[in-house]
Amino acid sequence: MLPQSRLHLTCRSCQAQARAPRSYHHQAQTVVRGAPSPATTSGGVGVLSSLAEETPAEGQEQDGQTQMERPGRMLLLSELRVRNAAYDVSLSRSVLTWKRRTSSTVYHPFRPRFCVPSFPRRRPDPGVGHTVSVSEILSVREEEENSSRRRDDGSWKKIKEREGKDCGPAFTVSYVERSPHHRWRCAEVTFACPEEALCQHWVSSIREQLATIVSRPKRLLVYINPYSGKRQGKRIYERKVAPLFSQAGVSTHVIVTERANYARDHLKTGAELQKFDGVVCVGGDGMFSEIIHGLIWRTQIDGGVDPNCPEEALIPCTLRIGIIPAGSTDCICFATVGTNDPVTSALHIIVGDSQPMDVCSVHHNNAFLQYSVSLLGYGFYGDVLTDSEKKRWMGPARYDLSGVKMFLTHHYYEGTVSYLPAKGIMGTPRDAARCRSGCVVCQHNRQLLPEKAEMYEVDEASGSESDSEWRTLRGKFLAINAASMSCACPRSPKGLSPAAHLADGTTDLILVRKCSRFDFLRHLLRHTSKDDQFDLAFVEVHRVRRFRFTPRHCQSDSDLDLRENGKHQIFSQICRDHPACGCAPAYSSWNCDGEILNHTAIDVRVHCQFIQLFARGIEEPKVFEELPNPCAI
Ligand SMILES: CCCCCCCCCCCCC/C=C/[C@@H](O)[C@H](COP(=O)(O)O)NC(C)=O
Ligand SMILES: Nc1ncnc2c1ncn2[C@@H]1O[C@H](COP(=O)(O)OP(=O)(O)O)[C@@H](O)[C@H]1O
Ligand SMILES: [Ca+2]
Repeated sequence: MLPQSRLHLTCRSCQAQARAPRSYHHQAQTVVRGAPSPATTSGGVGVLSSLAEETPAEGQEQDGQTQMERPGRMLLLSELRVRNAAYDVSLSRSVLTWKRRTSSTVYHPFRPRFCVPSFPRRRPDPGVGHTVSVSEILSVREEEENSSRRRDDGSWKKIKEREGKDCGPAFTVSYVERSPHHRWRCAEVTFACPEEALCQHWVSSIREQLATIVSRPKRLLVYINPYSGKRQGKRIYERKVAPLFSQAGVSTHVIVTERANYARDHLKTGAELQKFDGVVCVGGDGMFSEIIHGLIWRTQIDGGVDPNCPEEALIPCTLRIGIIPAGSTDCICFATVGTNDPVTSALHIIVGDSQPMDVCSVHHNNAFLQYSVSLLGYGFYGDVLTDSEKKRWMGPARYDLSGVKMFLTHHYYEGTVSYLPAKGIMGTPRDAARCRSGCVVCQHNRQLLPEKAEMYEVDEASGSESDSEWRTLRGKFLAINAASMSCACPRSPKGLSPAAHLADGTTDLILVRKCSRFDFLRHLLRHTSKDDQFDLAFVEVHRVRRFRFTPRHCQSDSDLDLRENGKHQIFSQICRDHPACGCAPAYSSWNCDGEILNHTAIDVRVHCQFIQLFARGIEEPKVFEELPNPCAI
């Protein structure tokens, strides 16, 4: 904490004036308690290196503690060199800034080095300067003289050579740099210092600031599914993610899964979760589903709650989950980060982002089946998943092939849908506004929840679930989809329900009634265009807290599921495999975040903000374009 770094201020303006440039007038020497006293002279190279904090103006003497806790207050100010050009570099609690000295006549455009070479760089205006939020600094290291570092192209390069022959002591700061399409990259800037003590002081001060960010994980439990997507999970982790974790000082315990449900079972029973600050999964939506099942289960057991009992109030999971995308759809990563890029996800984990997320619990006849965070789809998406599982060897392309096939089969399914509309909330599924980082709709609707939840629970306890609140629809449906988030993914960048919210305690129930193939195609194609996919006569969408579905052929209480009804399953399979067959199957199956459910009659309820991710939601471009830039003021 920064009380240790309390600075004792001694105005030395009169001494400094003689050799300091005008801009340094009235700066104060700073001494960090417990740290070596830094040199404050330029070392005769025409560079003033001062460790400075603004002296409070006379008559404005304030309580020192209060001053230090102000986020914008400067902790250090020095003139350092970047690529042999002089920069004014300052550190406050919230930002690190460096600005090219305007007095310089030689033009050396500053170019940060990037860890990933393919990123298209914008050349910053050297007169404006550069500002990096301390919360987005990944690490700082002191460069050893004559040390070598690996270049992006894999070759080795001497630091001295890079910095120029008289670089002297130097330190390098790695930080988050935003690039197009919500991608983050690790950028680096090296500051050459006139003296070793000053260099060490900068390094320790930045480290001190980083240590105050308690939300950053230090130890992570990592599960890798080696068979996800294009089977690149291990490689992606080792090449792109592990080096970043190690650079940022994050320790990991890595487990490569040996079978399906290995990670889930390990989390349920074996994992020593108290040793970790978060769980990371390397894989697709199916792998993420395993992780949440393991974690939710474990949280209930550790908290003395029966996870199978539908009447129990479940305990939310506080251990954050990170997703390194390596799967086929990567919808959960895409909708929470804005891209399915492993480096971006790793950086969100390192900086310790948090994003709460809704979770749906799915029950059949009061018995727990599964949790879902993205899509629960019956009909089209259920059939696509069932068909694509047989083509897993094809990798992500299996969904395209099965999608076309299921579009051509054009099966519809009869059944009854009942739902409990989310009343009194902010937002509708037809809004133009989107769920974005710091979403006010999610915050507002979360606050509404306790009294609403209570109301429904009272109704449930009385056995008659407020019939007036429930609405029921019967019909023939091509698709019944519940999207608890937008379900945006590379296949559909705006998603199944573009205005759905990550953490508002609701799910968007989308009903696509029987229509012609042409009309269904119009609906599907609108997922990929700007047109509203709900603005069609045969499509309706409702924002709900809870819903039930019962297929027509099992509307009695003794619901027959697909696996029990062997005879029916055989006919369904024949019909699926032979689209020319005129006989429509009675049942589809539920696609629950990419897993097929065993039952078709289900009862779904949303648990608001039930899990936490290492993400921050999708950032609007203006969030970073409008970052305060004290250099420019
Ligand atoms: C004929 C034109 C069709 C265009 C339709 C575009 C809509 C695509 C929307 C896909 C929404 C997917 C929601 C996410 C589901 C994932 O949980 C699941 C499993 O993903 P995983 O394999 O674990 O990465 N993937 C699928 C396709 O069901
Ligand atoms: N070692 C393993 N061998 C086989 N299957 C696995 C293994 N680890 C996890 N799985 C399962 O693989 C399935 C697909 O995983 P996922 O990561 O979602 O990849 P994809 O996005 O390609 O579907 C999940 O159902 C998961 O339970
Ligand atoms: Ca939601």
